[in-house]
Amino acid sequence: MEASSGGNRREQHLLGVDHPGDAEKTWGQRLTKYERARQALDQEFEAIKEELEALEQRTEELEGALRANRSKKFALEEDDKKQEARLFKQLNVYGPSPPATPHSASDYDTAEEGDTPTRPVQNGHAQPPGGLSSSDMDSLSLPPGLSMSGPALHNLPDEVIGFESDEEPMAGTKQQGPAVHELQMGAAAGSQMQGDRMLAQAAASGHNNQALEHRVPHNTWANGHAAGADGCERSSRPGPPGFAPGHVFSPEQRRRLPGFARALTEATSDRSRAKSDLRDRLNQNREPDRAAENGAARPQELSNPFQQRPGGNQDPISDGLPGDRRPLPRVRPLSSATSSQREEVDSQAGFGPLDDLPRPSNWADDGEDEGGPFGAHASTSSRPQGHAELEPPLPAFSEQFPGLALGGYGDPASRRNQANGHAQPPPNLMAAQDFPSLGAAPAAGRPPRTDSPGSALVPGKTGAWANGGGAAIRQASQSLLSLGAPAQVAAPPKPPVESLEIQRNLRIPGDDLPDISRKRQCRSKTDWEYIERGKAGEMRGRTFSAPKRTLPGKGRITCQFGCCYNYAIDQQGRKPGIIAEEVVEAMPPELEALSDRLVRWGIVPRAIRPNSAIINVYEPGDCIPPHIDHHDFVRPFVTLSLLSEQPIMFGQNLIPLSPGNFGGSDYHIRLPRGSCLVLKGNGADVAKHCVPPVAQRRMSITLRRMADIHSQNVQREIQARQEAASQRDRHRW
Ligand SMILES: O=C(O)CCC(=O)C(=O)O
Ligand SMILES: [Fe+2]
Repeated sequence: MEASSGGNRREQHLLGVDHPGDAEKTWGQRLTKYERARQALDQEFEAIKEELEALEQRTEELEGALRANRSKKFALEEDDKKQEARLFKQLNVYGPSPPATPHSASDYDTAEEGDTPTRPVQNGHAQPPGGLSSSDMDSLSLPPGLSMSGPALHNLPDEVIGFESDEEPMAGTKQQGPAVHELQMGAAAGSQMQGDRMLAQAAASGHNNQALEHRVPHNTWANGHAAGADGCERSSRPGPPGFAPGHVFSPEQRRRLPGFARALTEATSDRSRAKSDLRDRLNQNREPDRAAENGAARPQELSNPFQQRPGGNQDPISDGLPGDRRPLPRVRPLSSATSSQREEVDSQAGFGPLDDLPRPSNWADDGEDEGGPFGAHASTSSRPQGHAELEPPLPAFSEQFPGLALGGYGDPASRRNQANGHAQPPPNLMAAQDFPSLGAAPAAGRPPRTDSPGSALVPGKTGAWANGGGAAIRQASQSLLSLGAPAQVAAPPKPPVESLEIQRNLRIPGDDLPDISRKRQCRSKTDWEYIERGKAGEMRGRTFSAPKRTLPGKGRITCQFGCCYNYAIDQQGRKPGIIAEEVVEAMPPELEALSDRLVRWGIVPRAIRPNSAIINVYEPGDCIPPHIDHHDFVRPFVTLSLLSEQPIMFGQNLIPLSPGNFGGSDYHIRLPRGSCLVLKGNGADVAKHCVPPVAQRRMSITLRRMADIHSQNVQREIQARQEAASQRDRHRW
């Protein structure tokens, strides 16, 4: 035997057999082994299939039951609401609003006392309360302590919105009304907000001053990934299926094996494909449980009568409509680009197609404009007790902003002084030369009104302003914006945000970014890096959530910083509101800076400096359904609108009617790019709000302060996690 053949012995050795002749036996054994493995795989395959079928059946049953329960719940809730509305009508109050405590002027941070044009917006100005039309106002008396203040709109400049008027519109979007926007900022017809806008121009333009510089190292979120990569690298060569890695075959084995190995490989990979298909399907069915396990909320699950969302979407507010059955969303642009421009001019002019809607002057300084649709009644009944009346006269607007020769028109100081009974200087009306590019005054149209400050400036509907003339309007507004520049300058420089900000002591300490760099940042066409990271799955917990694109018009992308919250009771029975134990990413530096700016500019009081944010990214057709922001967030809170101008609807009885279609709106306002909406009082607590499906991509940043108890809880959770992490690190070393 020994002498039989060296080659055979080597082969025997390689095959791991001691005796010649055993080789065949070994092959037989191996075949049996593979056959057994194949049978085991078959069995596993069958078992998974059965499990899947059982699960599918159970899911169907549960979904049926859930749908039935939701319909019942919805019907009950509707009854409740009707009952409640009846009661409130009888009581002649608007609803169970917590008494709004108006903030006093001293609550607001000002760069220089008496030099904060934004302040009046906060001082309890009358707004049409949510759910009520202007005609209701006469018949209702306000219970003491119930503020009527509603949305206030601050217009912020293009720098904040990543878009310059001379820039190419984004692919697939219509460039909408930049000229009008600038007109608002500059001429601010009908609004007391010039000061705000000029200041906000400077304030807001820096909000993203670190946007491109701030780079969190990628390894922050890289845990998990590292382990996987490690594992792969350690196994050197995979070897054929069933053999140890690195196994070397003899020539004879090689000759005999290929056919078998190929067949085996094919069989194995077929099976593993089938298995992983099955697993995927199984996981899809299991996702709700998993979502509950890892804390993902399934908002609207209980309160939503129709919703059927297999994917466990984490959208904090969903629209309450059936995902799978919804038709393509009806995108209802309220106006086209040009007509929007026209309407904007018309509505600011005080007559025109939107005359029956609140005009910017009403959103912003509301009660002080007696000519406005909500008139004196709103003004007097809603002014917080002993507040505006006691304020000293402010310097005239032209003194505050030399070069902006607006005189009495739209001047917050003059308007407030007048409202407070102080002597009112005659309006220093603008002449045609203030608007060199507009040409002659409109020849036709209604005669200018003379009953409200600045009305003589208002051209008729058919005049040059109303004619779409974007360039003209832009130039006119630029001429207004150029500080100290002579009115006749043909192409005035862009507003010197940087110097204005420095001059007014409104720069955040340490912010030395020049205008030019800021503008460069704004031109970036890529998504904000946090959104990109969210998409890449690099954000902690529920920071990022995206709707299933297979469900058209469903929700929107959201990014929650500082805290996250449930809109409805989740699977773990956690109530709506802030979920402290679900730690999300901290507020990024640029949003901290934006919060600072809001305080510095007097848009929110220092005591209410926002410490959380939600960013909503709406693709065309996306929407946010009717809701009231949870009271875990204190009032006022602020929403900055970016990328495109879209409407927001308000109403006490707003409801989803059909997919992406919301009814019961008392009024809507348009949110221009760069505008800053402040919600408080009834605007925040009584009226619901919603953004119907958007016509163009839009992004909003809502900044809110958590109620103290919640920020403490969130803080505690963060600390606990940090301590646990440092414990782990200690043990590792
Ligand atoms: O996008 C908006 O303007 C509204 C956002 C909003 O209402 C919210 O996040 O609560
Ligand atoms: Fe909201």
